[in-house]
Amino acid sequence: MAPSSSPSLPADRRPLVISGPSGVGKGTLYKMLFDRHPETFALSVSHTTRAPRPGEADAVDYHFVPMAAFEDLIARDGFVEHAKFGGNRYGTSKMTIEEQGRKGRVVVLDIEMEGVKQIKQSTISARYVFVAPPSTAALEARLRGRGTETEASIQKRLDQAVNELEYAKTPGVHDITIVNDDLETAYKALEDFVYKPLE
Ligand SMILES: Nc1ncnc2c1ncn2[C@@H]1O[C@H](COP(=O)(O)OP(=O)(O)OP(=O)(O)O)[C@@H](O)[C@H]1O
Repeated sequence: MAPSSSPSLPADRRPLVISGPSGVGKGTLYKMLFDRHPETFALSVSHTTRAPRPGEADAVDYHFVPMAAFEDLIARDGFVEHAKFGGNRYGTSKMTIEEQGRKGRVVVLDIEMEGVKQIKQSTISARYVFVAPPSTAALEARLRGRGTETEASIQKRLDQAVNELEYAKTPGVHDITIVNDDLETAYKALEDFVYKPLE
């Protein structure tokens, strides 16, 4: 097992694609990985056409770009995945993944189901982690407990969770499914997967 406080690169350096329903605890889990293995991982910063929210910084939270620039990048095949939500575009650029990989870190992508499908069709070789809730009731409780969503947004996320969970049943889509019930147990499963020796 890798020591918990020094840089410790996994044997398998491919990007990690982490997906799962909103509120399941993806962010909580990969932040633990970043905290316990400093200077080892880099979260992929997405591009978006939406305006920054107060406190958000360009190139940290997102690469904020105008619609024309985003569409130009699509035309030049610059994205590994992109999607449109509520009139705004979001995507992960190939350059972002390459730049972060060049820094010698393992790139972590936090993306939703449509993005996962697109990356699987791309030339990017990645590892796929699905985080599942112990139950729909627990997922709902987490979304409410986080206190970041309106009632309408909670409902939308729960509806989408049904699709995400259905897709995740497709054989071979993910390399591992982690049920995030007890947080430390789920974290251990993630860390063991990330650090397992090359096959
Ligand atoms: N194992 C767990 N048990 C109980 N609560 C948890 C657990 N894991 C995470 N949570 C809590 O659930 C809430 C949602 O977690 P988090 O924000 O990490 O989800 P997410 O999957 O990253 O969501 P989104 O896709 O919307 O960003 C947070 O309040 C977090 O503290």
